[in-house]
Amino acid sequence: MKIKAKKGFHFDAAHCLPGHSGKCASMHGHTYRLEVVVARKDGGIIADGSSEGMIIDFGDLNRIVKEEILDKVDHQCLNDLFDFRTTSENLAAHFFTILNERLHANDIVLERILLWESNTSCVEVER
Ligand SMILES: Nc1nc2c(c(=O)[nH]1)N=C([C@H](O)[C@H](O)COP(=O)(O)OP(=O)(O)OP(=O)(O)O)CN2
Ligand SMILES: [Zn+2]
Repeated sequence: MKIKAKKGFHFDAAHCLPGHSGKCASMHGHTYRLEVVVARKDGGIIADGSSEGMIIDFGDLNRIVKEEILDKVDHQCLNDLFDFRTTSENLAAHFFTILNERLHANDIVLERILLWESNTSCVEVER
């Protein structure tokens, strides 16, 4: 058995896709939903202490995602922050890399993230 935990987050941001043949070339905004799926390196759960029975305390996961991603992108223009084209694919891959490094140091494996640009459009990055 391998057990995983998932937590969802939101942030609001503006962006545009220069050179896009459709409406996305113009500046516009999204309320992005970010979903983060994690497991422990040993595939199990913490055996004792304050976090007994947990993969990671959701409060700790919340703090890490906030520090590493949300505080940097919420209510920002993504094109001002990143030198890559701000597609959901590029954003999700970038967020995966950042979060993976931080969680790895805490004995956590980042299994998957999903970045929802709208209610109908989502990109998934798996390890
Ligand atoms: N593969 C991708 N396609 C598109 C991206 C992207 O990041 N990856 N981005 C855009 C634009 O940012 C646009 O804002 C989103 O387009 P779309 O999903 O078509 O937005 P709508 O709200 O109009 O879609 P509905 O079908 O009405 O939900 C474009 N493509
Ligand atoms: Zn967009």
